[in-house]
This record gives sequence, structure tokens and C-alpha cells, in this order.
Amino acid sequence: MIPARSFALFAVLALLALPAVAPPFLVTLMSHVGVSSLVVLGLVLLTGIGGMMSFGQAAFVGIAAYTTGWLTTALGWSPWLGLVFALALTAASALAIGAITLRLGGHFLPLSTIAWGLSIYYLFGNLEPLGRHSGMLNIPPITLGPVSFMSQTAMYYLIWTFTLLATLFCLNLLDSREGRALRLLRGGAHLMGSIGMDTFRTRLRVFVIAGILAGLAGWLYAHMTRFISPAPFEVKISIEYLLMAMTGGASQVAGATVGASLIVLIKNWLQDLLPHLTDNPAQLEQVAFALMLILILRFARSGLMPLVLKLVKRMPRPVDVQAGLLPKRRLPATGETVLEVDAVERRFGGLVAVNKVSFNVKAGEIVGLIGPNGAGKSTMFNLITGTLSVSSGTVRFLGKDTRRLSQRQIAALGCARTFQHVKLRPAMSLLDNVVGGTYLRTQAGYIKSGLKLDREEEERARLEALMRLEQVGLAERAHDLAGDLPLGQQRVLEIARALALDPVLLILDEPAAGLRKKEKDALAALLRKLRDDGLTILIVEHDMDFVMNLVDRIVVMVFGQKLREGDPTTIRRDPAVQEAYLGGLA
Ligand SMILES: Nc1ncnc2c1ncn2[C@@H]1O[C@H](COP(=O)(O)OP(=O)(O)OP(=O)(O)O)[C@@H](O)[C@H]1O
Repeated sequence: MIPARSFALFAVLALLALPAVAPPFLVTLMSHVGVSSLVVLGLVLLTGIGGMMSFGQAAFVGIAAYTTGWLTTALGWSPWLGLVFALALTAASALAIGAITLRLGGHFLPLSTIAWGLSIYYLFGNLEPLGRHSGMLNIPPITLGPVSFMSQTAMYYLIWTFTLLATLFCLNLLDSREGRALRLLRGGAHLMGSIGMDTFRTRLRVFVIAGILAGLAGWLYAHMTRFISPAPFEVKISIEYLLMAMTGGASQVAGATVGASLIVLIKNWLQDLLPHLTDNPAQLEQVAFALMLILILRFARSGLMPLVLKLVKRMPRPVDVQAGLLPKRRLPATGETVLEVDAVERRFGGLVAVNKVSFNVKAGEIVGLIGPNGAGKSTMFNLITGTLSVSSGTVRFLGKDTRRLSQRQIAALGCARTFQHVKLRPAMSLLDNVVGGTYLRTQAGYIKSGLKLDREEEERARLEALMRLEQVGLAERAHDLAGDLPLGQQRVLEIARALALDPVLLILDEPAAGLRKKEKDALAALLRKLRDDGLTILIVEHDMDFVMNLVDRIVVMVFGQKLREGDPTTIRRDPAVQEAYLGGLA
């Protein structure tokens, strides 16, 4: 196995040496690979990692190519000014299109990408100043001071400089605060909202980044070929970009270059071969690509990167235990009211899941919310955390009416939660899952992260996560994948992530489910310690021994209504509660 850095260095050196040893046609072909890699890099972020399918990326390549083409030929501007305007226009188009279409769920989003991909393509072919279907000729080469990028070799080096820098930017980004938000997108809006991330904004930002990468490719393409027409920007070419992403391995940054190399080389080989076999080589080429797509979907959904990664040794980055700590919030004094639930009602159509329930939670206490299945406990949690809106009544958290606040705004006030059905990213490490919980306590944005200027803050966030893992007893497995933990331990991992928010109120939905006796005892000891340190805890749990020995106060719900409220001993003896539980508490 080769260390990852040596492998990457070898690949870069091979790219640098290629023009010296390879025939000119291969250099040109590899320039095309570099350009395509940029588009595919955007697709890796957007589709492979973010889970949003786009059949319209070629249109963004076209917007940039036509912008720089027109500015440099019709107005005689410098290609560098062309770059600025090309990227600005692609980013603005992506922002506008994304703002309208990214809220569409399921297959409506990919369908809409086909729609705008087609519209933009037809626009290119019908606008007189853009040369209609004949396109634009005589686009000038890029120059930089005395250097002209007229020759294929010079252009090759320029393209690969941009491609490698963009790859590095994306790698840095994915290992950062916003990159984690992007990697959590597939975990869903509830998971993201619970740790203060904004699903729509994250989707929109990655959509714009993918657009900008396609724009950069378009600018390079226009000044490399020095002629553009609508054909390379149609939906068919967008599908080829998707094929490249899937061939490489859609969730791996390096997969962009691997996939682009393979598909561009195969396409070139087919273009040489097919004219000997048929009178209609273009159509047969489409058939060959369609077949390849089907075979990849059937047999190698993760693409080629898993094979490449088998050759590479990747060590997890150790946590810097010397890094400083993240700022902590001031907790309310013991006894202050943290949560007020007042006559809260939630209806689902005709069903009243929560019916005029009222209770308070004070700072520094552990309150248990119990009741038989279907009593409305999880719904109550969802109302408190903003996952659901109340039908009537009020919820106040730290004195603030939360009815108009989003889930992430409530999380930002200091309300952290775990879920009845665990919401983690199984393919991310325990540490990465927990670092996600520090999102609201850190600030680095996309540019800072991509340029790796976020390291000090990032190390603090990682140390915070390690400390939370230590607190829940999972530090030794920090670099294992979350999906490798048994379900009970995954619940404990969710607690570590919630603690990373530095909350005032911790809301736990069945945290002891799936734990063994010793693990339950350790969890109870941890929760008591957290309470003694000033944290307020609200817990739903079916294990009555666990609850009764842990909590200070209990609220009992039955059929959506509050049945009783009191200390554990009183509640345990209450005949109405015993009846509701069919004797289970006796
Ligand atoms: N999104 C929803 N749409 C329709 N009905 C719902 C929805 N969520 C919950 N319910 C219904 O509301 C009632 C209360 O459900 P809830 O999950 O809050 O109960 P619970 O006390 O948490 O139960 P359990 O202990 O089994 O998790 C149930 O009848 C449930 O079917």
C-alpha cells in the first residue's frame, strides 16, 4: 500500500511530465480530460456527496464559454476579464435556477435540470449575437504578460493548474465546517436542523459551486478550442459528465479525474473504431455509452475509486490535543425556568396527537416524559425542538416564544436533541459525526475552508468532539465509522453530537434503548453528572427502572393528554398511572 500523499504526488508528477513524453494528440486529449474533470468535480459535490442529480451542468459550461467568447470577440476584452464575467454570470444563473428548483423534492429536481439544460442549449442556438448554430470563431488565446497559451502544451499546463487547484479546494472544503454540512445533506433536514445547519442554503451553495466549476471549465474550453457552437453544451453532454462521475466514483473528489480520463479516452477510442464498423458512428457511440451506464449501475455503483483506494494507505488525522477550546455559553442558574409548555396542542388531520399539554422544566433538573406507545411523547419533542409546528398553545424556551422559530434557530438558542430513530451518517467517522454538532459554535465559510485558513478553528472543533466522545465513553473508537457501532451505541453517539452544541437543554428520545445493563448504568451516571454540571435534561424512555432511578420529576402522557406530573415515587404509586401501563410500573 502506498501512502495517500505519495500517491497524489506521483499522479501530479506524471501529469507534469506527460507533455515531454506523450504524442501531441494525447496532450490535447488530456487537456480535454482536465476541462471535463472540473465539471465532474462539481458533480461529485452536487450529486455524489450532496445527493442532487443534475442533467444540466453542460449548460453552465456553455454560459461561461459564450460569455467569454462574446466579450473577447465582439468587444475585444481580455480573456481574464472574460473569466471574471463568465464566472459571475454562471454563479448568478446557478443562484437563480437553484433558488427556484432546489426546493423540488424527489425526481422533480433532475427533471427540472433537464428542462433548464434544454432551454439554455436552445437559447445558444437561436441568439444571433452568439452565432446561432454556426457558433463563434476566432476566440483569442489566453495571454499572461509575455506568455501566450496558444500552444496545446501551454494550454495543457494552464488547464491542469486550474484543475489541480480546484481539486485541492474541494478536498479542503469537504474536510471543513461547511463541507461537513454538505456531507450531512443525505442525512435529511431533521438531522441538519437539529445541529443548526440549513439544508436549503447548503444545497444552494453547493449548486452554485458546481456551477462555478463548470463555468471555469467553459472559460478554459472556449480559449482552448477557440471556437464554440451549441453542441458541446447540450443535455447529452451533461449525461456524459454524469457518466464520468459515476465511472470514477461519484462520492470521491479524485474520482472526478479518474472518471473523466476514462470516459474521454474511451470516447476517443470509439470515435476511431466505430467508423470502421458502421455508417452511423455517432449513434452507435451513444449506444455504447448507454450500455456502459447500465453496466456501471448494475455492477460498480461506487465506480473505480474503491479499487484505486485499495492501493492507498490513508491514516486518520490525529486530533490536536493542544488546540484551544471552543467558547462555551453561560448556563442559566439552577431553578430558573428553561422550558414552558403551555396548553400545547398538535393535530394531524382528525387525530389530536398532543392535547392541551402543559408543563415546565427548570434549569439543572432531569424531567422524564413517559407514557404508553402512541401517547404523543415524540410529537411533543418535535414541537419543542421546532421539527413540528404547534396547532395551538405556546412553547417558550429561555423565555422566548419558539412558535415562529425554525428548528435551527431553536438549536442556536441551546436546545439539542437525539432522535427515536437514530440519525447519523454511517459512512462518516464517529469523530466527524460529532464535530458536526459544533456547527453553530464555529464560523468558517466556504472560501476560508477551501483555502485551508480555518485550521485553528477546525482543530478546536475536533478537540471538542473528542472530549464529547470521551464523556460518553466512545473516544477509543473516534476514527471508526459510525455505521460500525451497534444501534445502542449509535444512540450514545447522538448524545455526544448533541453535547457538542454546548446546549442548555438536552432532549433525549429513548437513549437507553438497545443498551446492555452496564451501558445503561454508565449512561445514567453520565446524565447525572451532566445535570450536576448545570445541564437541563428532558428524556423519553420506556425502560422504567432507568427512568425512575434517574429523573427528578416525571410527566405522564396518555392518549395525547397529560395524565399526571410528580416525583418518581409518587408517580410509581399512582393507580391511574399503573392502570395506563397495565401494571408495568408496580
Ligand atoms: N407525522 C404524523 N402524521 C400523522 N400522525 C402522526 C404523525 N406523528 C405522530 N402521529 C400520530 O400521533 C400519535 C402520537 O405519536 P407519537 O410518536 O408522538 O407517540 P409516542 O408516545 O412517542 O409513541 P412511541 O412511544 O411508540 O414512540 C400516534 O397516534 C401517531 O400515529
